[in-house]
Amino acid sequence: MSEYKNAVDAFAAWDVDTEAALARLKSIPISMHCWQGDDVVGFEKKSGSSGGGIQATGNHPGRARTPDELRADLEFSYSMIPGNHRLNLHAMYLDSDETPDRDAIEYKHFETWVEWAKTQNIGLDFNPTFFAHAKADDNLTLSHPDQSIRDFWIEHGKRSRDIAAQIGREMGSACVNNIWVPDGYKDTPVDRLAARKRLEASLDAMTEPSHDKAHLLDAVESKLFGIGVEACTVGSHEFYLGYAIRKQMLLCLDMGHFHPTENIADKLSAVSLSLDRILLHVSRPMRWDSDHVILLNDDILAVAQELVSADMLERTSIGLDFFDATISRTAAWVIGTRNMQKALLRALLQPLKQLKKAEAGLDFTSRLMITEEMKDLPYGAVWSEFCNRMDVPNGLQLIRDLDAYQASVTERGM
Ligand SMILES: C[C@H](O)[C@H](O)[C@@H](O)C(=O)CO
Ligand SMILES: [Mn+2]
Repeated sequence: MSEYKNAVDAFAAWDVDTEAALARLKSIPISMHCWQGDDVVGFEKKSGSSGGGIQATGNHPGRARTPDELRADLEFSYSMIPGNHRLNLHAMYLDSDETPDRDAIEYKHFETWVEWAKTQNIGLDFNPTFFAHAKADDNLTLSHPDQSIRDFWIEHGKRSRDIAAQIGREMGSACVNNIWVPDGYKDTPVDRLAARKRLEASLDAMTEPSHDKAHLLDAVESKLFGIGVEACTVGSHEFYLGYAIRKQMLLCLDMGHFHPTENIADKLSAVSLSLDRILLHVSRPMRWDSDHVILLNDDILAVAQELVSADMLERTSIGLDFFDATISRTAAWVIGTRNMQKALLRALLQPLKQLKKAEAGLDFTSRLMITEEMKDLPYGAVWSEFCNRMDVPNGLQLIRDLDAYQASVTERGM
């Protein structure tokens, strides 16, 4: 009997249907972030670090330096990941001979991405880029006290929304446009309210033009702190939770943007009561928002279990946000994205009816016994079957393929 057949029986004994889990998993797109491929540098034909309190560290060879290299790396990575997924583009990844400033970007600067995405059968998401720019050097953008700086960024945000809406229209799939600004203060501010009122007014101006939700879904991303903005982040969790609810936007929960002992898994059901849709930035903070490649660890499993248990998969956009320049960029994408899928698969293979019944009956002993016994079930065999059916490698073959591709890009250097 095949390993998968054994697994089917093992899960069936717990009243879990592996075929239903595989069918569901196949339908869940993960939005892979373009910025893992080049260490958050972008293609604006200027040098400089990311700024905004985020930084990729490391000097492993093979970083993509052009849109063509990035697309080649993405094509390879998607071919190692089962299913059909999405690409999350940042505005600074424009593909054009022109060099528009951020307040002058247009859809045409991203058209090659759209044409390419169509050929790859992947969806597209978008982000305005409010960092790595001289007008963001004060770590203040939409909340800057200087109206002319705010206006510059408002224009960037408006144009990004227009571009995202056109991308969504072209692709026939709503484009999530996620707004994250680095705004904050290194030392304790005396007038937090003024800064937050400015951010609110700028966001209002930026998002005032309405777009069809079939094409554009606006999201806002909060943060606890960043390097250089330790004392106060203007767009805190409370700020954006309220804003997203008031404006019926998506709230983006980034796993690295909370206190280290908080897990966003606990927040999902809570915010789901007030929001139609949620965006995740699945990440792995180590001591701070370090954006390590995600592992198949308890934090990710808890998020996946909540999405399934609270029936939130349909109204959650799953995006990734990590970047590690000490390892192969393509391996990072592949390992991280597959880990998210593996977590979802495990969550889909839970005997939820039994677990919920035990909990509702205050039978916490059974709940604990079931969750612990389930850990011994053959998840690996179900995952291997999924990879086989989707025609992607697994195990040693995956490692060989990742190594071979990395070897082919090593001559690019850093
Ligand atoms: C590049 C992304 O926009 C960025 O990582 C943002 O999502 C974030 O999480 C900043 O800490
Ligand atoms: Mn993020």
